[in-house]
Amino acid sequence: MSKIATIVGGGVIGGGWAARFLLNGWDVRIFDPDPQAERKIGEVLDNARRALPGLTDVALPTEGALTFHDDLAEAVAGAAWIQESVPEQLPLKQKVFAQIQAACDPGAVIGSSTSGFKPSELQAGAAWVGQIVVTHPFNPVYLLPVVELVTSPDNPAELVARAADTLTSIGMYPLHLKKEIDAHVADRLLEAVWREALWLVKDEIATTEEIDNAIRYGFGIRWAQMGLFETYRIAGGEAGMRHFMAQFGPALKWPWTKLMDVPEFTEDLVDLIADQSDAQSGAYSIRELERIRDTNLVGMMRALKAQNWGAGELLNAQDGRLKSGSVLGARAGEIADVSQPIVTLRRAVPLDWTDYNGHMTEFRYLEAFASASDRFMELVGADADYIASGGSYFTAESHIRHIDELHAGALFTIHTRVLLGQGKKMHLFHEMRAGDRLIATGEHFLLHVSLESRRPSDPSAEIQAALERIATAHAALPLPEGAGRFVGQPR
Ligand SMILES: NC(=O)C1=CN([C@@H]2O[C@H](COP(=O)(O)OP(=O)(O)OC[C@H]3O[C@@H](n4cnc5c(N)ncnc54)[C@H](O)[C@@H]3O)[C@@H](O)[C@H]2O)C=CC1
Ligand SMILES: C[N+](C)(C)CC(=O)CC(=O)[O-]
Repeated sequence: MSKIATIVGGGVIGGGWAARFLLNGWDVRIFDPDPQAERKIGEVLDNARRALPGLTDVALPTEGALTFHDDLAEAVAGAAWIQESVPEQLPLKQKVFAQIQAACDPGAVIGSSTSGFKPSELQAGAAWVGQIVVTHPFNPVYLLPVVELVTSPDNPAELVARAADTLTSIGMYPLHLKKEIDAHVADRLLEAVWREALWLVKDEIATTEEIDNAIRYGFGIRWAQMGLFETYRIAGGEAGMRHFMAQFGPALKWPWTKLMDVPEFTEDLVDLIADQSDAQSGAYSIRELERIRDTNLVGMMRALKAQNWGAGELLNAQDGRLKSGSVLGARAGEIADVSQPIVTLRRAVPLDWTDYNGHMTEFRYLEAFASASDRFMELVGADADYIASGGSYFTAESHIRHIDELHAGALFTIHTRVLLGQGKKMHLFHEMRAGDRLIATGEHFLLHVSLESRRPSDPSAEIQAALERIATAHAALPLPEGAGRFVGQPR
């Protein structure tokens, strides 16, 4: 199957899908009659390029090609994935499916972004019902992993499995619902909270801002890492979930909720909420709010990544998939050509690595070079198992030179050169480049130590041999410019 995705309807959600596919190496075609679609998608892509590449600790595939099409049949022909993201109106969606199916590959997946319609409703009257599934994402589609995959009994198992695999391959988490239901799972939850919030504003209990504060200063942060059930299990104390339910279960019968009533959507209510929202957030443009949201999301998701928890665990699994098959996934002894400096890191600058000067901040250079040294240790055999057995390297001295700038989302590569690899001593010289530009160098002297005595010790014979093999090959290269430089030396 091709790696071509066609986005039909390039608004808020279609733009997010375009970015998700494009930045994961797919060619993306857009069909949207709106003359502003190209500009709007360009702006969404600018935001996505700043945020998504640095979310992973491994470089994403090379970006695909983006094209805009006036003809739907031309846009869908040969595409492996077609994502419908037109407005939430059932007859419009059904009409669009008919146009798509008249021209698309019968094996292509047609995913619908619908927030509420069931797949059987979307499939009604289609030329081939089995091809249409619900793939309901969350905004921003390029950052949030969850996508509700909702199918009907008419979808063949092969197509459903392929849809799930494709979504996983672009870093998403397909949550396959056990059966179809209006508004799927996550939107049912969101709608419940939305209805309560509408009542609270209408009844003048709280403003939009106060309700947002109640969420973002409290249970919203909690939900981002544990969800509802795990959070309440802890709230039950040592007796856990059973005690929690015994204590709070009966409360459901108290007048704690208005969930069964829907407030009437009068003009007054719309004005009240829109005016309060303007007062709360009107100082920012929507694009500014999107960038603030993305920066916060990336910071939070990278914190979860460090804990390998929740969405962070998903991101680490995606890093593993991106690494496998690349030079960064090679194991010790698998680097056949050691005649040149070795690639030890290839990644993009995460949003939370930048500072008030608008570029990558200085301590992150050390982090990047330290990751390159860790990777080099792994390549010569000083991997996690070896360290667990009691041997490791400690860094004794470091010298970083800052030569050029890097901005959020920029891709860079570190090549590592061994200046000395003898006995306990390992002297590395890292060069960080973005394309042809030399960005920084890091020179580090490491000593092998026993983790028991905390004193220098000889590495294993295998490590010594691997290190000497690379050191001997690299000794034939001219000394890199800047090696052995001291602070303050004239350039
Ligand atoms: N906005 C949100 O937060 C979310 C929306 N969704 C779903 O995504 C879908 C799209 O919603 P949004 O992106 O918010 O709407 P939107 O209004 O931002 O974008 C819809 C786009 O479809 C285009 N369009 C209209 N008729 C078309 C046609 N016949 N062919 C091709 N393009 C056409 C419009 O020009 C517009 O650019 C809906 O089904 C919605 O329920 C899903 C998740 C979240
Ligand atoms: C409001 N909404 C129903 C369109 C929301 C969604 O479908 C998901 C989201 O991103 O909140």
